[in-house]
Amino acid sequence: MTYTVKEIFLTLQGEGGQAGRVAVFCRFTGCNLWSGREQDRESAQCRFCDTDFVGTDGDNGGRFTTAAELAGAINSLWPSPSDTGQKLVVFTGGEPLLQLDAPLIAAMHALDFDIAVESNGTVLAPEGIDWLCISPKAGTPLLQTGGTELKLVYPQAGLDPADLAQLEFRQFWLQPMDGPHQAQNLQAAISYCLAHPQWGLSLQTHKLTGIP
Ligand SMILES: C[S@@+](CC[C@H](N)C(=O)[O-])C[C@H]1O[C@@H](n2cnc3c(N)ncnc32)[C@H](O)[C@@H]1O
Ligand SMILES: Nc1nc2[nH]cc(C(=O)O)c2c(=O)[nH]1
Ligand code: SF4
Ligand SMILES: [Mg+2]
Repeated sequence: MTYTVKEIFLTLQGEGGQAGRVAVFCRFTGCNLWSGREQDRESAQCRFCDTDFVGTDGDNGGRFTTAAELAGAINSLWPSPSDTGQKLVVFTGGEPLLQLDAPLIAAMHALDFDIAVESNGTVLAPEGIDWLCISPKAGTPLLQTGGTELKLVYPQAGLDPADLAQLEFRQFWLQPMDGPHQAQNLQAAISYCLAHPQWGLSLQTHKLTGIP
């Protein structure tokens, strides 16, 4: 199949339980919860998105007609010498599970990459993902109810962390919602974690440090 990619870049994972790790990010184009157009934001199922996932015009973006071609583009960004450090790719978007498939998973593993995914949980994940981060969105069907980490953007009206705390994840994170109320959201997330120690605080450290 053809993969449509907004951008591919080397950075540090900014969020969740792998924050600080070097990773190649592959951001797929498109999402099932928002068109990505500002005029559609208020009528979208997910209205707080902080990301441009429209088109193929970002760094190293484009259309890739085979898994091998996309895997090669990702691998080319891993720093050489590649014999030091476990290679890591983070598939995100947009919604990466609309495009990530078995051939691409196999191609990345063949190049010795660990595969991490950032997903909204409305699409079932394929086999073979090494680190699955699910970030549920209020009012949408959560189909993927297990994984490595659950990262809840907080607060979201209609989505209480207590209703997610029994799901099959190894780590539970609250990530303050960025936007006009970021400072209040940060304080609310800290307060919730202090009272409910199953939850930890995930800061978007790439925004704090000014890296992509
Ligand atoms: C842009 S999304 C792409 C992956 C997938 N569509 C998802 O929602 O999980 C990447 C991560 O950023 C989070 N995110 C998006 N907008 C945010 C915001 N305004 N504040 C904090 N986190 C946000 C998402 O919840 C998700 O964990
Ligand atoms: N550095 C960095 N870390 C991230 N973790 C999740 C991101 C995403 O947009 O999915 C992201 C991102 O865009 N940049
Ligand atoms: S589901 Fe993810 S990519 Fe889609 S609009 Fe929401 S935060 Fe953005
Ligand atoms: Mg981001």
